[in-house]
Amino acid sequence: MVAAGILIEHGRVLLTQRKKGAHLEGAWEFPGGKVEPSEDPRDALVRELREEVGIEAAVGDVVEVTFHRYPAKAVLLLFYRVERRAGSPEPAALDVADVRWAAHEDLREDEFPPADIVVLSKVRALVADRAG
Ligand SMILES: Nc1nc2c([nH]c(=O)n2[C@@H]2O[C@H](COP(=O)(O)OP(=O)(O)OP(=O)(O)O)[C@@H](O)[C@H]2O)c(=O)[nH]1
Repeated sequence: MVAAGILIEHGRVLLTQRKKGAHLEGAWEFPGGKVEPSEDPRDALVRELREEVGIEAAVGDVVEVTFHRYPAKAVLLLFYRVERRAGSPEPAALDVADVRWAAHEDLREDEFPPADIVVLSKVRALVADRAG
């Protein structure tokens, strides 16, 4: 099981780029990672966001749940809304290749892992909603 976060600020969503040598190297995705056995997925997401981009996050509602079979592995992905807690550092590329904030017109399907396509239209709508 994998937990990933949808963090929207000022009409843009936070994306992270997968490191060289990782599964789906170079793809842009929503920050997050694997849930450990018996770990609460929300706690896993807080932990991963701290490790990968150095932010302190509050985890909200589930936006999407999806199962995807890659040639090498199968993943169950839980996408949650997240917000940065007051006083949290700005996101930085601590354990990812890069970070960026994307506007809804920048969310191109061919840059994302295939498992993320189902959530992209929901994220576009959420980002557009916050843009005005
Ligand atoms: N964080 C994140 N992972 C995603 C997304 N979409 C998607 O298919 N994944 C997949 O979910 C898994 C995330 O786990 P991870 O980041 O801890 O994976 P990893 O490469 O260290 O895995 P490994 O230890 O099996 O090689 C990866 O296989 C990744 O390709 C997404 O939007 N965010």
